[in-house]
Amino acid sequence: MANLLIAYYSAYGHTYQMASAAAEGAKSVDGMQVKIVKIPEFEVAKKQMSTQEAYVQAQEGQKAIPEATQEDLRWADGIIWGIPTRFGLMPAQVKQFLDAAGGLWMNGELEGKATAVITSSNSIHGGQESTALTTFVPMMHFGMIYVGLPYGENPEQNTTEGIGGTPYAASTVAGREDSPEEREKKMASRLGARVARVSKALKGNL
Ligand SMILES: Cc1cc2nc3c(=O)[nH]c(=O)nc-3n(C[C@H](O)[C@H](O)[C@H](O)COP(=O)(O)O)c2cc1C
Repeated sequence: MANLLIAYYSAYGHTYQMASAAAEGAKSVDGMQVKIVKIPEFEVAKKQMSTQEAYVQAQEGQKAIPEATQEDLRWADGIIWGIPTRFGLMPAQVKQFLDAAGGLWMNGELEGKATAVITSSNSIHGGQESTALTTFVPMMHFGMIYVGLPYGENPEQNTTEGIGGTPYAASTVAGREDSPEEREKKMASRLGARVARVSKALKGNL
């Protein structure tokens, strides 16, 4: 038995849908307990965005998802982060949540746990890879084992079409009207299953 946490932030719902697809994939692995949680929104952002219908609707759709806590990170044997791109990097909301986990870092409590990233950007070249690769940095500080999205399991990413999917993260191009589309969700689901398998294999062995 192993525990997989999917912790995401999603202003407009795309990352949430990808995180949900990853949860489905993870649940397909025997003996996994899977929990999906949202990284808390800033009060100031709630106020600023309250006039944006797309934001308000997307938040309504995530109302039932519990907010992520430090205790969730302790509980997890593996963690998938859902992180939309902001200026090619993670949003401040996610950075703040990671900063607040400084105590866990200091005590080495995340060391040896599997981790992976799901991301989303409006445009194809808007920063999917840079968001994943820069998130790799704090994951190394935490001592986590970064899990990628190999081509062998994800032939969909070997394409010249404007869809997500990189070796570093499952992803969606949110600027497309049909985002996330089936191939993107399939890749997120496979990443969920892969991190679940790695979490199980690592548990108690590092
Ligand atoms: C402040 C801000 C900065 C953004 N920066 C980028 C960017 O650098 N590249 C890009 O393609 N999209 C950018 N976007 C678009 C977001 O990546 C997009 O809204 C997000 O992926 C949608 O995911 P969500 O529905 O889960 O919030 C930005 C959006 C905001 C609000």
